[in-house]
Parts: sequence; C-alpha cells; structure tokens
Amino acid sequence: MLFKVEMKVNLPHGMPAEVAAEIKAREKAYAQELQNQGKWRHLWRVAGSYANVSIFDVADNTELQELISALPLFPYMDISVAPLCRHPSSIHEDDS
Ligand SMILES: O=C(O)C[C@H]1C=CC(=O)O1
Repeated sequence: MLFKVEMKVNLPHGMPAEVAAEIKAREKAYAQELQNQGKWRHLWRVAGSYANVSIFDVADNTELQELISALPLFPYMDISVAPLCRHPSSIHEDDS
C-alpha cells in the first residue's frame, strides 16, 4: 500500500545543538535504511521549510504506524498521512 506522508519538523528552540545533531544523525540512518528496504520510496524536501513530502510503500496501516513512530524525530514532528491509489490517467504502470 502506498501512502503520502508529510512531516514538519519542530525542534524545541532550547534543544542543545549536539542533541539535535545526534537525533538528526539517527534519523538519517533510519531513513536511509527504510529507503534501501524499498519501504520509503520517495523523500522530498519542501523548499523553504524544515519539512518533507514522502511516499511510503508498506503492507498496511499498522506497518506504516510502526515505521513512522520509530523515527527518532517522531516526537518533534507534525505528521499527516494520506492513502494513495492508482490514478486512471497515469501512464506509469508501477504506480500501485
Ligand atoms: O529532514 C526531514 O525532513 C525530517 C526527517 C526525514 C528524513 C530525515 O532524514 O529527517
């Protein structure tokens, strides 16, 4: 199942720089692991914002919840999720 996931990062202003750097490093490693597994298909920065738009390819809602809630930045993000399905006008046969 494909999901569009939008994440907006809101780190507390008082968070020490080294703590933020450590969380971001763990986040990057985990995000790249999920991309290598094919579960995090697309990861795009929203220009001008500390936010991303992503496409996840997972078995079901439960797997999505498990993966997202394990993100090191999860406590500091506003996240919205929308399920996707194939568009009838799409020419891309792998849109499923
Ligand atoms: O930077 C972000 O958009 C937040 C998060 C998503 C992937 C990652 O490495 O960090």
